[in-house]
Amino acid sequence: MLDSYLTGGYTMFPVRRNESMKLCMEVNQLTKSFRGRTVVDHLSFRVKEQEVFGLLGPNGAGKSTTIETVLGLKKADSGTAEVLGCDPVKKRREIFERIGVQLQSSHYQNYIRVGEICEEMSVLYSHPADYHKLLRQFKLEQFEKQPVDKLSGGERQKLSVVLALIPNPELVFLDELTTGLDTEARREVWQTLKALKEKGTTIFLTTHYMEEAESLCDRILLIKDGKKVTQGTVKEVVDDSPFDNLEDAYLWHMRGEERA
Ligand SMILES: Nc1ncnc2c1ncn2[C@@H]1O[C@H](COP(=O)(O)OP(=O)(O)OP(=O)(O)O)[C@@H](O)[C@H]1O
Repeated sequence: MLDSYLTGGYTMFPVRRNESMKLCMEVNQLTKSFRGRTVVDHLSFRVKEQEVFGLLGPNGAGKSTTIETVLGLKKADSGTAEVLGCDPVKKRREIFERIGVQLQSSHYQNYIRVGEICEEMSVLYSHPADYHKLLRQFKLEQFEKQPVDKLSGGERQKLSVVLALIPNPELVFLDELTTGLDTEARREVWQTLKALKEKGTTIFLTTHYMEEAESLCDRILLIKDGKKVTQGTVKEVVDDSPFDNLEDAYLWHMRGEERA
């Protein structure tokens, strides 16, 4: 784990590299149902250390449920998940120290201020990042004394990413991280994530923005109704379709059964 974190600007992360590119996450045949309806269906994938891995799929495809089930926040019906070499259910405390999680369904205590929630988060970890620097990085420093419930939707979204980075994680899960952000803020978040990747952080993200996947992801996995549709690099997924851009290729892959 690194002692220092952001030192200001996007290019000043200390570099943590492991050339061997070990596996960071391995998911095998993961299955989860709600009231008899299977929403994650025998899903298998691997995420390598230091890569940005994108999980893409339409609304209701099972992306958030996949993250929550991998982390043991929801109990899998069957299948296995290994995160940073551990079973995330059995080694909850150890994993907790090493990952950051930003979920769509983040709820905050009433009236809590931005600085207070960052402080609360920081004390949970042995080697937290400096949240003041993170707030500056995400252009939220002027809101430190402001109640979270008075932030705009986009500001809250950026705060949720800041909170996910406070653990100084080796692996960070970001669920629709830029939904609700304006174009400039989205680009700034991308820059920050690229710098995190350079530092050696593994990033697992979900997104509905194809431009985001193209800009950030080393590899993507497309799912529909909880099942794998295809996976590969953006180029591989595009080349495997009749199109030359990810948006059209994505729609083409998603229509697979209709085409057959
Ligand atoms: N606790 C629950 N009880 C019942 N159904 C649920 C529950 N949680 C999720 N679902 C259902 O499971 C399906 C997958 O939901 P999930 O949130 O994983 O999709 P998603 O791919 O993240 O969607 P989106 O892109 O819209 O966020 C949806 O149809 C949803 O309604």
